[in-house]
Amino acid sequence: MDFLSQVLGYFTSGFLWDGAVLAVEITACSIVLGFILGLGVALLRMSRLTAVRAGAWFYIWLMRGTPQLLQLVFIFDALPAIGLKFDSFTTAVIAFSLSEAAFAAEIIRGGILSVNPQQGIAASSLGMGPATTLRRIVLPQALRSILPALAGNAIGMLKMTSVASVIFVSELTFRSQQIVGQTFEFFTVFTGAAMIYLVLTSVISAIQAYLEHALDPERSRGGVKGYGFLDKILPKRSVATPAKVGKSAAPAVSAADRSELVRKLLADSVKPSSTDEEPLIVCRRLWKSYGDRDVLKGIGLEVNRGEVVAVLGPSGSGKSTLLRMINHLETLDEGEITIGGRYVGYAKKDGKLVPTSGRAQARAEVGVSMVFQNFNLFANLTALENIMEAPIRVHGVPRDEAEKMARQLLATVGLSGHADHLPHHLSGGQQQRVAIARALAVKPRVMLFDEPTSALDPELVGEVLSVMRSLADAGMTMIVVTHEMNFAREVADRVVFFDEGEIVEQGRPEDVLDSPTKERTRRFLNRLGGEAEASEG
Ligand SMILES: Nc1ncnc2c1ncn2[C@@H]1O[C@H](COP(=O)(O)OP(=O)(O)OP(=O)(O)O)[C@@H](O)[C@H]1O
Repeated sequence: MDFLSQVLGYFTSGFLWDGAVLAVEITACSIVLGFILGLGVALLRMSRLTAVRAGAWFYIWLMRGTPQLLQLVFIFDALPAIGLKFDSFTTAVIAFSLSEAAFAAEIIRGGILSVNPQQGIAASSLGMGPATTLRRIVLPQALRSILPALAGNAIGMLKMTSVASVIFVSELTFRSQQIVGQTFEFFTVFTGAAMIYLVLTSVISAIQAYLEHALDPERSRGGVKGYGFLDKILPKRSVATPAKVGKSAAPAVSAADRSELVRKLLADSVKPSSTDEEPLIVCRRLWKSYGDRDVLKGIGLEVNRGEVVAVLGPSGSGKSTLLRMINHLETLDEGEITIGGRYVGYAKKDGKLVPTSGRAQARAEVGVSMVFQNFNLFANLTALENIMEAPIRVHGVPRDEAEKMARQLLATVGLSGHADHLPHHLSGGQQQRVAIARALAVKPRVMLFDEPTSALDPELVGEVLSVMRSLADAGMTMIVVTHEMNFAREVADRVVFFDEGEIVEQGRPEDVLDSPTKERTRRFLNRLGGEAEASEG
């Protein structure tokens, strides 16, 4: 009993708790500063420039490879030598932050690498710059895997603050040793101190649980089972739980109404301009190689305003590469591309094209949007938020206005009832329709579709094609890489057949598809026809 009351006495000792507060202050400051610095180091570590990458790697190697105690005393002695005089507390925070930055950098880098790179490509295609993409799309997704490791670091650091006693920081362990030095009651004093540490580390674990839950995109108005009281204290967010998600609803508006809606929404972007008769997209002598392989070999292609061009060709012939180059998701080796007379991501200097910075902004300004084979919806945002993101972040549209337009677009693609659903709670067809609505939200003049139905089950293909038909009816300029022969026949104004990085033949759909003039086209169409028959059989 005597032992317990003594332990309790030390556990509640103001002297020890003052030391604990100091340890918490050092930890909190160092974790925050270390995270900010670590984020910078992680980004440098992923730089394209070898020297920058090497510098970041060296810093991490140095800080992780040397003892914390050594770093602390080194900085304590080194700072005054270069004329910087700080108190012990500040010195400890600087030393712990610098060390934490090295560990945090690798944790953050791991988190960023765990996010599907296609998320960044989709953001970029909507005109979002690298900083916006990192802040809004990549980090929120990465944070969920970063958090547990960072919390582990915070707990480790709280305990490591005891080494700060060497530079005369009077924290918890230092104070308990002082008491033991006077009373020799090491058992009860250290037990009381250990209990204080346990309370503090438990608080860190609780903060970790809170943040993990706050960052959970599944968190719904009704709460997700398993978090108990946290749901009561967190701000509510409206997201559908899996149970509430119904099956793919048929588009609620008729095709004609939909074309009309699209026409209205895009009035500014698709309105034919009487003053400009030039083709909207002009590609001249495009060359692209990956290593020794020439993927595009001198492509020339012009697309007029309001024209729908279907690009057909065998796998690996360079169709997707061409689309990615048109909106500069990929760099050109030779040749040039203009959209509405402008280069995207390039400027002409002394007759040569040189890549420019701010290409995301350029993409937004010329009005080119892309829809991907694998949808690439932002996994941390609901369907509605996916559509609102680029208008708000890139084009500065006020939130209310962006939401109104996003809801109209969702209605246009027949998904009004799915506004609050996260992408993985939608079928493939629904995801692709949201992706089309998202691409339309930036009011593009040109839509690029990269095999938009290839990843879909056959029964979901129709709903996506029907939305694309409405866009074509509304006068949207479109380049569609597709294997859907019927779509190409019925909707496209022109079919371009691609093989081995070259345009083999092009013309009206009925000419190219029914009476191809080139042997390569005939072979491809026969093979495609055979595959279609086999899958029907
Ligand atoms: N980033 C890259 N690095 C190296 N090779 C690449 C890269 N992107 C594409 N390729 C290669 O370039 C060639 C053309 O690819 P691309 O995706 O443009 O073909 P595709 O006609 O769209 O094929 P699919 O219909 O299968 O998508 C392929 O051989 C591919 O492996």
